[in-house]
Amino acid sequence: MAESTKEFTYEELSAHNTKKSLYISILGKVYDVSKFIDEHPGGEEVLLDVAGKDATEPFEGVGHSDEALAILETLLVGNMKPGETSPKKPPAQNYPTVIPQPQASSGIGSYALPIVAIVVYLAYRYLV
Ligand code: HEM
Repeated sequence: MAESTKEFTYEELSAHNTKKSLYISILGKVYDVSKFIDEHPGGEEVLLDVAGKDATEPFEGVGHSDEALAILETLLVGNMKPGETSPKKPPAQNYPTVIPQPQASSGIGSYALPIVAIVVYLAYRYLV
């Protein structure tokens, strides 16, 4: 079964978006649902909705049974290429992580307390 080790890009996956050739990806694996679509107890509409796309969330959201998972395994045709990011989620490197740094204290604010303390101390020494 050389086909089951084929690696798909999202571009390749999205080419299979018709009822005749319908691939979906779930948890990084790619399934050919074309032959199963007419038998799907949840109907064909939901599968057409995710044709050529990542269907992990809708598939898991339904809480499919072990039987469904067993069927799924028989439809396996390959894996998503490692590092392929769903078009829904833009690549992380487009969004450099900005870690807010604690602002260095500036101005009189950070000195106010010691100054007040010294003034109070001197006043106390001077007056008492
Ligand atoms: C190749 C992928 C899929 C397989 C093999 C599959 C298989 C099944 C099976 C066997 C059932 C009967 C209940 C069960 O055993 O859990 C079912 C029900 C259902 N499926 Fe899927 N499913 C797939 C993908 C999806 C997707 C992507 C959706 C999208 C929302 C979906 C929606 C549903 C719904 C709504 C039901 C409930 C139908 C009902 O009980 O009225 N399924 N599916």
